[in-house]
Amino acid sequence: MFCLLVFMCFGEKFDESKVNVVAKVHLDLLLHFRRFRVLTSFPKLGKILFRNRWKELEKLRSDRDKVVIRLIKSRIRSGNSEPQLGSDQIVAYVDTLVNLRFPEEDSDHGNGERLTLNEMATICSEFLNGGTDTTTTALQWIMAKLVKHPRIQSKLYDEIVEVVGPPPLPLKGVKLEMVINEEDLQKMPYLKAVVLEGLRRHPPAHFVLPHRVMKEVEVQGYMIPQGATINFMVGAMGLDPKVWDEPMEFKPERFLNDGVFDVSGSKGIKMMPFGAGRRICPGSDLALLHLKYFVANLI
Ligand code: HEM
Repeated sequence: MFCLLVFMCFGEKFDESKVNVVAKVHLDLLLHFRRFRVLTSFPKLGKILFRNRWKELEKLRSDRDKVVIRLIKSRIRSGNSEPQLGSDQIVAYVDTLVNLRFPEEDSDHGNGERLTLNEMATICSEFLNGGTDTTTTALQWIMAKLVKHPRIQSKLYDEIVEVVGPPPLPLKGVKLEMVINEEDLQKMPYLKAVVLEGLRRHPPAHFVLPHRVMKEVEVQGYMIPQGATINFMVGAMGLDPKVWDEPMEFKPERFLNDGVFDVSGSKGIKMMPFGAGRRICPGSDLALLHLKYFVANLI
């Protein structure tokens, strides 16, 4: 998954050793994340009290930025980040950042100003971090559920075979090359239902990112003051018996009876594995595509 996201981010297929370098600098930061959280509580005092921890964080960030900025510069030098009209060249995520200009109404930046290399590095890292663990955790849960429920697995297998035909018989010394592609996935409603049921029953994120209340608001008799930090019980929402029939059961069929289920929550929120509203996960469509692709090919 990380290899795939690195490819989407920088538009190039790197060899394993290069991908491992990118993975290492990200993992180093993620593994120490909890220890650095205290630095955000009292930033000014923390800089004095936790001097060594600050230095450690700065070192890890600068190591990560060096690696990512090198890749960004190499993409810019190759000329491939320039938009080329009429060409079928891959547009990498970083190309969209390189070509981004701040609009006039942005008060923090000059009109037409570009992102700095450090800003681009942070946004690329957010893309790599946001899309790896979440999708692989969901994939592992869905595959575990399919192992536990052979009836559902067979039903899914039958749907796949109906769309792409049976897999070729294994022959000694011949590599099986069958791959289910993106267009085929659109013709598999049960596959989508299996993925949605996996996200309902086991959302990879049990909470969203912390949100800040912009205006004082009353919710069911509770006054939430402006500036408060709030969060949502994503994990519990998908298991609410008032909303879901037999919530602990893994039943993909519930998503077939519901017409087209809107996972963004714009028509009402029954679950929110990707959050909801303005801060909803920007990678939700990509995540659903990756999950359907990997589940179908593994089955
Ligand atoms: C099954 C897979 C995924 C799940 C369950 C998931 C879930 C979430 C959730 C719950 C949030 C917080 C939303 C909020 O605060 O309201 C979020 C934010 C985010 N996600 Fe995902 N995500 C997934 C895949 C991805 C992918 C594939 C990408 C990109 C490649 C991605 C990029 C991001 C980013 C950049 C944010 C931060 C958005 C912001 O700060 O406003 N996610 N995701």
